[in-house]
Amino acid sequence: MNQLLKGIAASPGLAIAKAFVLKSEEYTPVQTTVGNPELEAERFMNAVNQARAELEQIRASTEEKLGAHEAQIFEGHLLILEDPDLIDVIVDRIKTESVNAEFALYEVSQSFIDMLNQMEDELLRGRAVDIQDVTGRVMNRLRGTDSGNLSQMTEPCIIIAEDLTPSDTAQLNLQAVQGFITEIGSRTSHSAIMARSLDIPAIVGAGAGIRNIQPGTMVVMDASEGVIVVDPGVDELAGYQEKKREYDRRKSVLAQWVNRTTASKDGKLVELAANIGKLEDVQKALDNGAEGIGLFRTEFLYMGRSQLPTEDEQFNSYKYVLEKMEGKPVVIRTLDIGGDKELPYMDLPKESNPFLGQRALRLCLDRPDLFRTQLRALLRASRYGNLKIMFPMIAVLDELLEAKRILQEEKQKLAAEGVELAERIEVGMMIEVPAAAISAHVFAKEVDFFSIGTNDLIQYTMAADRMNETVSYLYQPCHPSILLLIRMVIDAAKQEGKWVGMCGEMAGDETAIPLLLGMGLYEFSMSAGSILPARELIARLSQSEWSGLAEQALTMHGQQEIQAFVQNNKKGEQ
Ligand SMILES: C=C(OP(=O)(O)O)C(=O)O
Ligand SMILES: [Mg+2]
Repeated sequence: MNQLLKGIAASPGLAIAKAFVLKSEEYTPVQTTVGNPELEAERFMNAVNQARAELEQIRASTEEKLGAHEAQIFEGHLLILEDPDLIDVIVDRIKTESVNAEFALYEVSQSFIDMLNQMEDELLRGRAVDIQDVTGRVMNRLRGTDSGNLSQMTEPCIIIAEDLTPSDTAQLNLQAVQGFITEIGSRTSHSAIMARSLDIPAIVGAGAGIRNIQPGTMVVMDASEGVIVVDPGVDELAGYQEKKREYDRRKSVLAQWVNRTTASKDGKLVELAANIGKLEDVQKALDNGAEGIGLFRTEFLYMGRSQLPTEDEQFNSYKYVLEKMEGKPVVIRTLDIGGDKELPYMDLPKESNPFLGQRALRLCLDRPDLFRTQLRALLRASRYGNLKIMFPMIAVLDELLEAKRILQEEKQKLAAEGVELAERIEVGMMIEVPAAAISAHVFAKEVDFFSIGTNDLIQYTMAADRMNETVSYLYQPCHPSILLLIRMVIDAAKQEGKWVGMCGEMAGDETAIPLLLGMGLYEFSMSAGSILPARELIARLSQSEWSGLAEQALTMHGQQEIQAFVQNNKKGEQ
């Protein structure tokens, strides 16, 4: 029966294949009394050892396929099998109560899972999923049931499941599995993250509707849109097959651009960098040919947990990113909390206008303890790569000078402690407040670089909340007022011999790119998926021609006129 379902687009792509329905088996063991508890405990430990061997194998193959960081989750799984609070307690119950191993395993692990599931902290709830995954594996070994069928699939299929555990996802036979759809989950669930790393289409959180999908039914998943078509009609199927061919063709054309430098048709070199928020994003940035990280939004290290990250935790994260980028530039932005990004555990006072309130650097200057911890972690990590430190939300010069003074103090303290630092660390600021754009000539003397944050610059220039749908018509990147501010910033930096980047969404906007290139922007930082299309586009554009065209655009009256002007002139560059 033809049916249309929607879910959360978790990993892009388009797949068409027969459904492979993975039934999650509910199994509650019954309690039995065993005659030889010692032998039963031994049977249990054998199952634990077999599960350990399986996990070792999954860990090794994940490391080979995706890298050490992605494999870390299985190190956590292996540790669960070493945990005396779990394993020893189960053995103890088998021995003292003479119960069967399945029952003891179920009882003890379930009490942990129930307890963790009640926690507020998302991370702890995530740990419940890990325990379920690992103990389920031991249970399979005890019962002689097989969880390995995921790696044994041979026919092309789309997996339909209630949820996929990380180890399920790691075991997928990618020769056969074209994509997966789950009933529950979010974009940030582990299986979604792994799907993006594995580059297979995934739709999660599709709801109970997918339970009706019968094994073997033809399914189309347009994972870029989160759309699922079950049992499509002939014409519909043909339409999607055509769309898939186009998608695959475009993907293979773009893949040729991964290892190229970014240059315009007339040889002007620019840099295409990636915006990241989590450590997992670094691999994706590299896979998409990023020449650097133009914005690491460090606030994500502070979110989804119950307390501030320590200096060492932060140091490890920064070191990881710097090492992974192997000397390519990495711009790390200091904490930008406030506005729409909250940290419940900090108990910050409620503001009636949070986007205009104590946000980002304003908060850091008010809470130097917080700020200094982050700066120390950054400075300590600096020797592992090409670090550039960036301050967000600066409006007036005094803020920048104070931030630089604190940074200098921490540098001196660390040097006095004998900590080795990079010889040179560039210091820059975001231009996202109109006052800073207008005073760029003043700031340019005090920084090594600017990065224009258009997401905020547009909302503050237009007085239109970036989160508010009803005023989204005012959110106009190509409005002359925004373009004029951008040009002022670029010109002011050039006067002082400093470089300018952009890390707002506008940097990846294919209508804005020709104008930005023409105005002399050097670094374009965007979500990883936009890099290759941008590189291909820039290679078709002449920087010198677009310099003149951008001048013309700046004399126009509105965004629509400018967009039409760009489209017309882009056509000539095909
Ligand atoms: C990149 C920016 O910062 P964020 O989106 O994190 O506010 C911006 O404002 O353009
Ligand atoms: Mg911003």
